[in-house]
Amino acid sequence: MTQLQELRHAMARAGLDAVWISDPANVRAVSGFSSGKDGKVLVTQGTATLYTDARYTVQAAEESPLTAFIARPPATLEHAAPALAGLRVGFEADHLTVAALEDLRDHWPQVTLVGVQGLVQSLRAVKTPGEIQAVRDAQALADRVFAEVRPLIEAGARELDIASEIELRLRRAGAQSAFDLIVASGPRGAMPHGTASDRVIQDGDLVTVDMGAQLRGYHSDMTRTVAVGTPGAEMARVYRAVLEAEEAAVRAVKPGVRTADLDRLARDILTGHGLGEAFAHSLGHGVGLEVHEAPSLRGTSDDVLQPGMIITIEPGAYLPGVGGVRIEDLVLVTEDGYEVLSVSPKELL
Ligand SMILES: CSCC[C@H](N)C(=O)N[C@@H](C)C(=O)N[C@@H](C)C(=O)O
Repeated sequence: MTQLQELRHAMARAGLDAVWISDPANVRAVSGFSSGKDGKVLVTQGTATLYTDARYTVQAAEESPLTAFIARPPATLEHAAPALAGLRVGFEADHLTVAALEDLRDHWPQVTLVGVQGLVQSLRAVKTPGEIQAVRDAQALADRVFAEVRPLIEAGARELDIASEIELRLRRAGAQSAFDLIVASGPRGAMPHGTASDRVIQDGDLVTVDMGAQLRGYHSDMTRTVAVGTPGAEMARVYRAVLEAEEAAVRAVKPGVRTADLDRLARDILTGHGLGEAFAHSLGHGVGLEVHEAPSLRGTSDDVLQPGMIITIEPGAYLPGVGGVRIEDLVLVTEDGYEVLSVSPKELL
């Protein structure tokens, strides 16, 4: 079944006659149009229309099998209005601004607008073979770049030097960084999202590098924490504890497992090492057209692993004023277990 067919089933289950898609990643997923932020898609049970403007006439025709209507708002909304009169139309409540919703109300007075959340996102959680290959390629590039840059992570280098080397190499390969690079050394490692600063790396530091490639629209995500020289005994102990939690959680990945249980498994191991409070975020997330997408590996999540999902497993421990460790692998859920897509070494020393 195509993603469009699956979406129509999901619309029917939600009691919707149509859905107005405005989230850029969802626009791309449903239409194939790669400039999702400048497009919208209207899906009914019988039609699917891509709305974008004249900057993208050629690109839309090349990339999308959908009928394109080239115009800017409000002409786009006026075009859609007659076919929608009397229908229940879903809009993406977790994306549409209040002003954009007012526009829909003004131009579609005979439509019943219904806010929906996660309708397309839940379909994106299980990847097609083509999507799996795209993420695989993005991760292979990230692994290659990390191997090239690893020798540069040494005393005297600035975090920014490491980040810019990674970015440059990704760019040269036709990709780009999936997000603001995290390079957090020494005490800055206590910030889970410590983006690269001008701090000079010192002998004995642990350095957390969280990086991803965005290639053909798909992302990868991986974290390694490496030692420069010999780390102190306490941070070496923290590293071993995080690695134990990470490897145990990866080994537990298989279809049917509740993601909340995976989070619990890793958290319990860290708690056993006295680091439960130091694990300040969820165990992981899905990766695809966005760096963070379904499923969520949070303790409160109801998500269940299915073959074809691509997830991160990334426990961490953060000690303010001291430092931090995060180890993150990108993992494909297979029919009978898992495949780790990230291959960069995890030895600390
Ligand atoms: C701003 S994108 C950063 C990507 C990074 N690799 C990452 O996923 N970090 C996690 C600690 C994270 O942000 N987790 C989220 C899902 C959370 O726990 O809320």
